[in-house]
Amino acid sequence: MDRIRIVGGNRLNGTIPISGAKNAALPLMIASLLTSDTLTLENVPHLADVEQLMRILGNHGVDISVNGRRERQSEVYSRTIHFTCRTIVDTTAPYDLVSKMRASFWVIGPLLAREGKARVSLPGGCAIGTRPVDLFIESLQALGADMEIDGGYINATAPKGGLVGASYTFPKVSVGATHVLMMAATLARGTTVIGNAAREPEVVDLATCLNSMGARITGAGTSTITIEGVSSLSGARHRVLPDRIETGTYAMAVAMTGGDVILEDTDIHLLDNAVEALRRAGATIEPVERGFRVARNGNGIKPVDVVTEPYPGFPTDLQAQFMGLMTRAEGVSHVTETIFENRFMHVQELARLGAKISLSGQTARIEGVEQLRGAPVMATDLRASVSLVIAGLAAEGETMVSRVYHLDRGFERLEEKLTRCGAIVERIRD
Ligand SMILES: CC(=O)N[C@H]1[C@@H](OP(=O)(O)OP(=O)(O)OC[C@H]2O[C@@H](n3ccc(=O)[nH]c3=O)[C@H](O)[C@@H]2O)O[C@H](CO)[C@@H](O)[C@@H]1O
Ligand SMILES: C=C(OP(=O)(O)O)C(=O)O
Repeated sequence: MDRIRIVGGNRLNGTIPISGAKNAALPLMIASLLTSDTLTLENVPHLADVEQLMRILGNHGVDISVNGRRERQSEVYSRTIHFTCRTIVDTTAPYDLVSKMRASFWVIGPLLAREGKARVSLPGGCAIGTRPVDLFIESLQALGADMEIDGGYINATAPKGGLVGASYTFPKVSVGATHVLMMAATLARGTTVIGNAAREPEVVDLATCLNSMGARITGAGTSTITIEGVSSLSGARHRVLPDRIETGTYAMAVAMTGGDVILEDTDIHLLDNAVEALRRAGATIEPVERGFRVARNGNGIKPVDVVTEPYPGFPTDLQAQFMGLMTRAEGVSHVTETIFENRFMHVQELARLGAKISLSGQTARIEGVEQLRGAPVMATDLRASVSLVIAGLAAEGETMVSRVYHLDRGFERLEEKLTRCGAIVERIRD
């Protein structure tokens, strides 16, 4: 198992190219199951989750061809990938494939819409809470599907004649269930109106791509999405939007170490709320062509309280990283997690580096310390792992992060991107 070795203390200066968003690429790839034509996706990040989803889609009959290319001088390994699913050869998504990542469960929507049936193992993903699937079950039932749990699998069956459009309001905002219901409704008979839909940019990206494939979706990005069902979808070419979580993560790393970095190929407006929190923490952030500049020079880190919320609120996927930053703030801050009930696994690992954090229910109280000190730490989930990297970059001495496979799920070439800005970060292959 690989480890990441960090020697802290260097400021970050330079340019960091931002990759395509994992959380947009995954549902977009799954949308290829909805058509027998080719869906071409550009700017697909090279990540473990993308590779795993390719295996899952291959099992359903998707033919996949990858064009690798180096883009401009930034040398980001961005890929264009073609997905063609002439026929669905298997409507079962087995446990050994689906248990590794949450998003793989989302194939249930397209399989059901196109083939009228799906047998999909209950999902895995980051261990950050119980992560039930009741909203998927309820919302697909609203389109007329019969949903039954059997031996760790969901057996979904569409009514004779296929899914039927309906109005359904989610009792709670769910990104994944919004993706799935939207995809399923594109091929349903009649109109579907989704209430209390997730408004995340990745939902908008999926809707934009589906519309290029011939779907009729309006309202994505608001709480009400309307989908007029069509009889079939065609192929399309679509560029995956920039990864706002990767963007925010590097912005927090720069705020942590100090320095001056251009985050390139990204969009500041994808993370307005987090940018505001960073500014209050003392970072200077200003838009530049094709991205934005983040700097902290001279001044210390101010304590800032944040509460995670569905988009456009402060993202739960940046909570751990922001807590990492706050460990060195000049005072006390609070971080409240409202999306997942168990997303504080990084607290005990940050403590190994000398952070002073106490938990009370869903709120962490962070008392900033003047100096963190390097230590061996363990990655526990994707975003928790990168919070340890952020802390390690500012800690005195060596930090060794183990279980790096968590990081590889969501951060493309992390050590390379940081090293080019002056950090001492290396991967140790065991
Ligand atoms: C691959 C991907 O895009 N993952 C993101 C997605 O996960 P994911 O789509 O799994 O997250 P959801 O938005 O569905 O989860 C939000 C909340 O709803 C709950 N819930 C969800 C479904 C359900 O059927 N019942 C239920 O109770 C969850 O347990 C959680 O408490 O959005 C999360 C919230 O922004 C992010 O942290 C994840 O990075
Ligand atoms: C929690 C995440 O991923 P997943 O939903 O796949 O577990 C994440 O991307 O931070």
